Amino acid sequence: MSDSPEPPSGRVLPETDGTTVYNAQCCVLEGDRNPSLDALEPPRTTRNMKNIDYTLYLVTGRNLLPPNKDFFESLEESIQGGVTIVQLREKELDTSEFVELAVKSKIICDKYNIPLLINDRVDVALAANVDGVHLGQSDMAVKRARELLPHGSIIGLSCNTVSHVKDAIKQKVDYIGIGAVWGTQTKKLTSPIIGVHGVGDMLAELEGTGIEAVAIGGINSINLLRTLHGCVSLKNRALDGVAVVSDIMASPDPRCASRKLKDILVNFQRHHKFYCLRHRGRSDVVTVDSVVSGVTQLMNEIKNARPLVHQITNTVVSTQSANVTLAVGASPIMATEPSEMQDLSRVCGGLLVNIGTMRAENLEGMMIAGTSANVLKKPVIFDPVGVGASSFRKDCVKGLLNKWQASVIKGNAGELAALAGTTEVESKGVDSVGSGFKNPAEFVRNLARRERCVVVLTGPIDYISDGISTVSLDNGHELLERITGSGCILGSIVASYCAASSQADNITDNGGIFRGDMFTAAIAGVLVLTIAGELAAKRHDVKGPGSFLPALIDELASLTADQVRELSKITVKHL
Ligand SMILES: Cc1ncc(COP(=O)(O)OP(=O)(O)O)c(N)n1
Ligand SMILES: Cc1ncsc1CCOP(=O)(O)O
Repeated sequence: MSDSPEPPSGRVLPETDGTTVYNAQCCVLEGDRNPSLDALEPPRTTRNMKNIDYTLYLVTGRNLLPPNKDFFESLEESIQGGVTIVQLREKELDTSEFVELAVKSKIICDKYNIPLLINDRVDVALAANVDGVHLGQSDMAVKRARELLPHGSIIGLSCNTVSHVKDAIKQKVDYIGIGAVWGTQTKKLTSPIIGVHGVGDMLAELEGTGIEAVAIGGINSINLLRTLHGCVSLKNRALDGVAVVSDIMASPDPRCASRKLKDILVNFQRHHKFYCLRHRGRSDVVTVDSVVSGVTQLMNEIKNARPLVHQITNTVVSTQSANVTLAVGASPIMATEPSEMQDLSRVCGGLLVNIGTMRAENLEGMMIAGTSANVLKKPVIFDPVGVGASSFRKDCVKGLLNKWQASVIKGNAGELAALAGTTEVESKGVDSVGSGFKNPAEFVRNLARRERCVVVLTGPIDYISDGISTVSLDNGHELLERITGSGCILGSIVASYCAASSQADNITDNGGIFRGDMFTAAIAGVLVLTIAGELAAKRHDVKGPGSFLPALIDELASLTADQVRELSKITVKHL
């Protein structure tokens, strides 16, 4: 056995009646619980299992242990590393072996006040007197399990669909296990991988119920933050924890593996709480002055930082994209080879992914580049050019956005409508058709909430939202529409400012998925391009689109913070 007991700090709250309550660190928002539902189930305590901490949920699998690693040693070390709840999932054991394993595991879990559950087997849970069971859709009915188990036992249910969640609510389970969120080698899956968006939709059903939720399936220290950030409902209902098998069980050092996961979880929970406070307008109020001040500061910072910006862009605009990147003070590297993506992630300040002339063979590089950027908390700017034009593009965009988290998504009305799955605005090729959205500010705000990133909607008036604050910008000139790829070069400029903001952010770990202020950076990109466009169009050497492009690059290079302060037309939208 390993070190002396070291119960994780703040874990146990002794109750006045002598029972033990497990300390919850969940992310349910105030007002999220529905008091009338809570009142339906008075505590029938033999066990007092309220307030369970689902943050890091270990699901065992002894077949995954490294050679010579003892199961109980692994269990105890993983608890010392930060596991908050354990489920024994041992498919190969016969009943008496399973009961024996459960009894011995309970001694370890009790030492640290960690709840212990049994997968599938209510009989084993009863025999070993553990804290509850986890049931699958085809296991014993929840109602029957409740009748058999002591009052107050924990019952969790696996859910793969929204209708499973609705059913779980009716059955008044304590928590649900949503999965598989990613692909996994640990279990042969019988239902499709859910993905982060699917998990978000399922979490939305839980709002106000008091039922907790963990995600399971392929979660590891590399994709954990992406999982947490992506698995959030439109009203900000986040996961209460994650369930992990192989990343802990297969590790020769489960204490370290759990600690790595736990640190990410705890930091995210802190960050998410702050995000929710902003959401309620309690801090960080956006005003025209605060926007202008943030933008002008970034214009200075980019000149010092000179961030390297990795761009996977289309063949039509590659040269002019590299030129505008240089003009605003950043440095471009245009590269598509999958095998160099990870190296580039390390040296670059940010990544632009533009699908304008995408081919199937480009997908792998885009997947790797975005994933590596996420791991390193570097910004990913996504330009889904012409996504409405073909099912190939739609599938690519869906696959990419499921794989990694974008920090900014930029597009015209037709592109963003196609991405959001609405027919309110149609597109023709890469262009938008018609007069746009009835309520563009609300549209960008909602899309930003759904995609969990900043969204830039380009058009005669540009709209930008991070899901909390929304601004419209009324700068620009019609000549910008008469050169090819003005939208694409905007992507490069936004990526440059995002990279600068990320590099300037010296907080080591804010718990979020990106460093830097992506909202201000996106606004900076749009303002700088559109104001430079206005200045270029006024020049007497500009006779039309041909002479406009070089003049635009010159104006981008010489644009000052004072010009932006003087010429910007910003409106903060109160939605
Ligand atoms: C926390 C958690 N969530 C889901 C599952 C999967 O359970 P189930 O659907 O019963 O599949 P098996 O685990 O029995 O293969 C789980 N075990 N834990
Ligand atoms: C039990 C289970 N249910 C859905 S996925 C899964 C296995 C998860 O294992 P891992 O964390 O190793 O991917």
